[in-house]
Amino acid sequence: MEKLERYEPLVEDFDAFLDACQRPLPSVVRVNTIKATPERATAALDEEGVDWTGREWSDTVLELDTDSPGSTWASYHGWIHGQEEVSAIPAEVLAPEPGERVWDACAAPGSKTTQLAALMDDSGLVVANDNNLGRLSALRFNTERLGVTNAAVTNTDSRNFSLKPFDFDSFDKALVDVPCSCEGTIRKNPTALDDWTMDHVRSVAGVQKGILRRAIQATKEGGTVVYSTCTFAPEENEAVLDHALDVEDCRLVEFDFPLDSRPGVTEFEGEAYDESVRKAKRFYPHHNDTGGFFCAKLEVTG
Ligand SMILES: C[S@@+](CC[C@H](N)C(=O)[O-])C[C@H]1O[C@@H](n2cnc3c(N)ncnc32)[C@H](O)[C@@H]1O
Repeated sequence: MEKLERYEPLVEDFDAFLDACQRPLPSVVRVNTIKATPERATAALDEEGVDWTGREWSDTVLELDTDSPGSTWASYHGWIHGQEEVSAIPAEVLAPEPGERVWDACAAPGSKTTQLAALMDDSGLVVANDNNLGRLSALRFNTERLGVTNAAVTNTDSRNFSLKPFDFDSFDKALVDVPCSCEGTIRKNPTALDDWTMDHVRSVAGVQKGILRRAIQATKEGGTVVYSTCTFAPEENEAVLDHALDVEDCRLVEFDFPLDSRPGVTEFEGEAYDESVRKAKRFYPHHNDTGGFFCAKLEVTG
């Protein structure tokens, strides 16, 4: 936990934050509306004797009273998909419409790709890219199991992603759920911080900046880009947004989300960030009994 001590100046109720980081995560799933209604999925769970509780903010997010939601019949049928509560935030914020063209720049293993497809009624196009071929097999498995037919899978470095193979020259929207130092996943994976170093934070921040820039360039003027991480480090969050605001045509946009959150921070360890990064949201484990998460919404302005 000492690696999280650097966030004490940012987090109110720091002791409660550290306590929450040491508790196991609730077992949460998303109902896959491509194959089932929430009523159908919950009836199947009832039949199987798996207790579930709904969430006020979404009728597709359920907490299950089992540690292995993937072993339920509902999961086997593709009616539910194990997905942490905060992981469902970015696709909801991007809010893709049926028929749109969406780029999922860091897509594997596909939790958010399949959620985007469901929000789009499995119409239009989701281009799901990841540079890790091994992780793309998990994405293919998930898209198939969940009945997604509107996704095209590509395997390249998103920093150099080319639109040449496509018959259009920009996306309507892009989701940028970047690789990160994963500090916010400590509840799911207690060893998540074992290999944490400041050097890794700095190097992954360079990759994040490149991917976010390419997503802004590949999205039409007026289009939306959502940037997310599962980490607390401002170097990977607000600093990445600050860089994009400097070098690309974009602005941050306010958004509402019905979970308790804190605004993005404008200063950390002597670095100052653009005031508008306050429009981003930080989700801390002790506020909603979730993992840690960061989410920002940008509009492409040029
Ligand atoms: C946080 S995970 C994405 C999780 C995924 N969005 C989901 O909801 O299932 C980040 C992903 O970025 C991929 N990645 C890392 N560097 C990349 C790059 N330069 N270009 C494209 N993908 C990259 C990793 O392989 C990893 O699968």
